Amino acid sequence: MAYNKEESYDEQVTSGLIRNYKDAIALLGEDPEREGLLKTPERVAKAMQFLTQGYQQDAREVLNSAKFTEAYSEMVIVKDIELYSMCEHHMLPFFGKAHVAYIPNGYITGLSKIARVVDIYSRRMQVQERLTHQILDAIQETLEPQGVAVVIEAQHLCMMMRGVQKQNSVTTTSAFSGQFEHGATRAEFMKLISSDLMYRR
Ligand SMILES: Nc1nc2c(ncn2[C@@H]2O[C@H](COP(=O)(O)OP(=O)(O)OP(=O)(O)O)[C@@H](O)[C@H]2O)c(=O)[nH]1
Ligand SMILES: [Zn+2]
Repeated sequence: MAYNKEESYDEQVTSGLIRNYKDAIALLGEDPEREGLLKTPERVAKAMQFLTQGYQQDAREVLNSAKFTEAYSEMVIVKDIELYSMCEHHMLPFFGKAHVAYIPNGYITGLSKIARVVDIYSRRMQVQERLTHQILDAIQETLEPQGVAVVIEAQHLCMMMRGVQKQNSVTTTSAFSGQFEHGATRAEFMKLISSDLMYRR
């Protein structure tokens, strides 16, 4: 297990990463022994374990830990959840917002747990499409609601600081289940989040 909780790092994983990042720094033409870089391999080793801690966390367990019986059956929307992930192709960040909704069917969950689920799947090597579906599936399978909707808007540094170098493109992905597969419910959700979309439609 690499990273399990705040400031808790596996020694073996950390020392392996330190060795490799030291090599990487030298291969990139820098001197890993100069003063400013002496602790850099360790810092990067810890940062990368933090950014991939999602592999050690179980989204379904988190949702079940705050699953409450409740008769409420209107749409629950948690919008504007900030998101930081890492593209699996370049290991560069992509970041933006997630908007998540569900229509309960006997159970609700703690609102913070929705944001935690976003973090758990974001803190992995990802593509935006899979991230969107994983959030939807975890909520659908644990709360068994009448439907789930997930919209993610993100900017990818691999498209901004390298490669095609487009600074203003925003990628939107979405996934819908149950009631949200029907036009009227989906339209209501899109209307309710529209003021928060990075790109207004
Ligand atoms: N579908 C999808 N593609 C992504 C995501 N993040 C990065 N990519 C893309 O993954 C692709 C990888 O393509 P390759 O041609 O193998 O990589 P590359 O030569 O570095 O591509 P360029 O970025 O165009 O220079 C690129 O088009 C990236 O823009 C994502 O979340 N979803
Ligand atoms: Zn990329």
